[in-house]
Amino acid sequence: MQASEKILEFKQVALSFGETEVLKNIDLSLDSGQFYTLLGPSGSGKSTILKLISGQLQPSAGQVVFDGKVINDLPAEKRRVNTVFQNYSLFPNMNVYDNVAFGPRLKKMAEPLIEEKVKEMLSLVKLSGYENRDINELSGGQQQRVAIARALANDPELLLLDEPLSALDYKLRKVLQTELRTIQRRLGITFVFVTHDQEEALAMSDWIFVMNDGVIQQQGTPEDIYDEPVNNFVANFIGESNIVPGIMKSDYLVHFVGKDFENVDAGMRPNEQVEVVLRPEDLDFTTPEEGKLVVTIKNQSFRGDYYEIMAQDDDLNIWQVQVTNPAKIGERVGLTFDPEDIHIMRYDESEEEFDARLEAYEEDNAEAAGSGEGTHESD
Ligand SMILES: Nc1ncnc2c1ncn2[C@@H]1O[C@H](COP(=O)(O)OP(=O)(O)OP(=O)(O)O)[C@@H](O)[C@H]1O
Repeated sequence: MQASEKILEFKQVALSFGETEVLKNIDLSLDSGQFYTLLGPSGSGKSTILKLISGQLQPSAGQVVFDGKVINDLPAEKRRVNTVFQNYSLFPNMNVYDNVAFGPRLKKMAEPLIEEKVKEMLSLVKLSGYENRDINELSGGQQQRVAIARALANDPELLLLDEPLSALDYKLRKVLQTELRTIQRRLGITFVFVTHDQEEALAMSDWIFVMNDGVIQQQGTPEDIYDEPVNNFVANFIGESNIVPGIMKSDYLVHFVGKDFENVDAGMRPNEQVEVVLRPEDLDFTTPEEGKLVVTIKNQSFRGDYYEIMAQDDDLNIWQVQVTNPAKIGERVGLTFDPEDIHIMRYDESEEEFDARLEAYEEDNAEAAGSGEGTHESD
């Protein structure tokens, strides 16, 4: 199969359990040879999508298309799809070799070929020489490597990975993230990886589907999703964001924090209510005279390679700022940014809703500012 061919599509796929609609009109299109991630909070429907791909579940409506054929009713064992789970799901009474050889044996592959396959797979996951080990002699990370080898030994066209790294500690997770990506590139098969960890999704994926409430909120490259979130949910879920209400003065002029800024990429209509997103790393401090607005430093935490600072403007908006130098609690400073880093999102709501939200937002900010005071460790 060529790298750019479509391997899997969902066409208006929906799934309900009784009255509960868990997936709503999902459209997906996966090319062969890519690393895809389904990213979203718990309960957003990520595992359900995997189960529809693997054949554990059938859609209530719509079509699941694999290699150009509708496979809604194709039994799981007839699909060239394997899944790696968070809890490894290995056979504890078999050694490493027998676990990896399980699939090829079911397919009645000749034993010398199986031996070759197991050797190749164990080498791929860096477990050569572990053939005779019992599963319970292995660490969590090693067990997950065996689970990956066992899944890949079936020669799947699609490998599904359901939060495979969530049970591992932070350092090991990072190592396995890189290794999984290397394995995927080397084998050239399509991976569909599920996580609720945005950092993991950004680091690993060619393409991300951000999910919430059974709906794909946004899809795109990691850069697209981070730089151009389409709505409040995505902007908040992916990284940290400062989101403030604004209004378009014209199609290229946005008004917020009491000033007008040029933003030619916004593609919005004059007078349209919008939300303005500024990432904490795009903000900086300067003198009050030079600042685009004046803020008071309320709180700061040291994060290793940067300081995370909470500052409040005179309208009680809280701004999260990432800078390399510490600030002084209580000091009034200027807050500045490059207008090019302003990102604008459409806000679909009535004027009353907008006003009510604005009011609630200001109250929240006032509360947050109140609770943030005095919690700073060092001036
Ligand atoms: N068999 C079932 N019967 C009823 N509801 C279910 C069933 N399976 C899943 N759900 C519901 O479907 C929704 C989506 O579940 P799903 O497991 O796909 O979410 P998820 O995004 O993978 O979350 P998590 O990371 O917690 O697994 C949840 O609200 C869940 O309670």
